[in-house]
Amino acid sequence: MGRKSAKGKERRQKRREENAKMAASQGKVDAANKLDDPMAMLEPFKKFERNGLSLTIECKRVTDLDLDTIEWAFDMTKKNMQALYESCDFGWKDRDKREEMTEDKAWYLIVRDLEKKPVAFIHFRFDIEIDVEVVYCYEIQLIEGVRRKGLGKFLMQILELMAYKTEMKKVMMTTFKHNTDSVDFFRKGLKYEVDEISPDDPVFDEGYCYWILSKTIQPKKSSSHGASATEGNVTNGHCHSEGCCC
Ligand SMILES: CC(=O)SCCNC(=O)CCNC(=O)[C@H](O)C(C)(C)COP(=O)(O)OP(=O)(O)OC[C@H]1O[C@@H](n2cnc3c(N)ncnc32)[C@H](O)[C@@H]1OP(=O)(O)O
Repeated sequence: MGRKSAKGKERRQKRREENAKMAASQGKVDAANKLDDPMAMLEPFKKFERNGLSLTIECKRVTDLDLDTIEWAFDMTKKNMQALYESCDFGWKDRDKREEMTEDKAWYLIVRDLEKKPVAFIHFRFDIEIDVEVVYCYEIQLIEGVRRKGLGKFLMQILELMAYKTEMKKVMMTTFKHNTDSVDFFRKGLKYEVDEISPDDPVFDEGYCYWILSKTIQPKKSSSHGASATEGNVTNGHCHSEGCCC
């Protein structure tokens, strides 16, 4: 009996700890989602002036984006991705993608040229992924004319910095294995690794057409600042955070 009740106590204690951990993770995600502008902490990253490009970057909730920009983002995603979706069992449905891109939880980085025309975007979310608080990159899409000039890497650096500032543990994304540009970009260019939750079947490797990739974000030395932290570890579009890809 004595032993039995000791075990029960241990289990209750473990459950309490797990619940407390989950509540802390959810608290961080909620705090991040309440920010007015997650890029307010990253002023130097609001401009990209390199390799002949002169661009501005803003961060908005999908609910604050104008309909033209949402439609542009959907059209470009469809143009770039439909064939890739259709060449595996995912398939492509306009309605599903539109719904995913406009769910209230969606945040966007929108990149515009000097005439204010959009040229690239990231759709991301602050979320819990199997008990872990993460920044999940749902979509990164650039028009052809601005590719291979370091812009994609710069935008992912912004996500990594936002993850660091809001105390998310990872930046994650899903990519098709047959999207070689994307695989080379994330795995070779940015050193993302296959995440432990990526479905894996060593016997039938061809069974899954996608990977879930991630990069762990090293936590702040002191974690008492919360999502509103504004400490100055960013200068001239470069950050000095340990976990970032800069
Ligand atoms: C989660 C998802 O959204 S998956 C879908 C990803 N999106 C797409 O496939 C849409 C179409 N493609 C694109 O929008 C862009 O090509 C992206 C986002 C994949 C890459 O963005 P870019 O700005 O072109 O990449 P960037 O110039 O920052 O490249 C950084 C590094 O990644 C690697 N890389 C990027 N693109 C490629 C490529 N096509 N082939 C090989 N390596 C590449 C290189 O190492 C590169 O460094 P280098 O140019 O010094 O050699």
